[in-house]
Amino acid sequence: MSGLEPFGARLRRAMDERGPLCVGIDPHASLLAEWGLNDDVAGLERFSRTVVEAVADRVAVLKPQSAFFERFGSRGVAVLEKSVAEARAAGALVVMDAKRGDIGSTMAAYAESFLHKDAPLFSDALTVSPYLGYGSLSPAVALARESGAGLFVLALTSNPEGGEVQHAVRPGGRNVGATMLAHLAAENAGEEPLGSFGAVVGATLGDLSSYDLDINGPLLAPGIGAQGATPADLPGVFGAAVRNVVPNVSRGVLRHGPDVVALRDAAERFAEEIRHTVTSS
Ligand SMILES: O=C(O)c1cc(=O)[nH]c(=O)n1[C@@H]1O[C@H](COP(=O)(O)O)[C@@H](O)[C@H]1O
Repeated sequence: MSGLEPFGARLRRAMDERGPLCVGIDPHASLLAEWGLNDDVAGLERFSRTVVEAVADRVAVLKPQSAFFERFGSRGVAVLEKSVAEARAAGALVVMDAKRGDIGSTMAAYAESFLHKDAPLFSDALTVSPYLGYGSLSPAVALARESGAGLFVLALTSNPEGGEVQHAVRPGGRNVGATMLAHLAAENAGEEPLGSFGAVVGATLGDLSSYDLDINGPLLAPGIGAQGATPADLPGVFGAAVRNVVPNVSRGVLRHGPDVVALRDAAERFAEEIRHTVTSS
């Protein structure tokens, strides 16, 4: 199978050209209501199409949250397929936020669903959970390499509950989150200009200088906006690794809809703040 250029290289170029902002497509029922849309498939489709129209030709990454589409069954998933195709056609990279994770043989099927180049839901990258053991992700790593896709592996998540798993200390003294970062650094070793295997590290977590964030791969940083972090927090959280950070904003942008111009302006304000803090750090 001849794949695309590796995700890390495509992402680095998109970040250089468009800035690193990732806008989430999270059609919460409450947002559909705020936008004056019904909580049904037509409302979902209108919401998703509007976000794509507003920002897919200008931000580096769009991240649809699969859960909000799956809520509507097969017709919701059909909307998701269409949104992925439209976003990619407009030049955005799509990170499918489905947070899959299972035993290896089942993980292989999840990988086929999102990372095989002919899959209806093929995405440039997929969020995955390593909490069945990092090695359980091997089939997804292998298929991503073949397709030129990437993964974002949950390492240190933005939610306050994540610590009970991720801060657990392993024999030898390294905690679980740091162990995931070390696996990713090994995965990305020698890749230029950037590896394709990223970590999810919340922007809400405060000073992370005790972690080695230098994984030669992207760091997807959710938590800006609705969860309380701001672009100004990024250098303090990520230190020198800030240049590899892909900050995600979902509700912080989406609450400005349904007006396309207002959505676009909101994304541009976040993008500008991020550009400013990253380049001046
Ligand atoms: O993988 C993610 O994207 C993710 C990881 C994490 O640690 N925290 C987190 O909030 N997310 C996702 O990022 C988005 C954050 O949305 P907002 O809080 O509305 O900006 C949601 O789609 C979450 O599912």
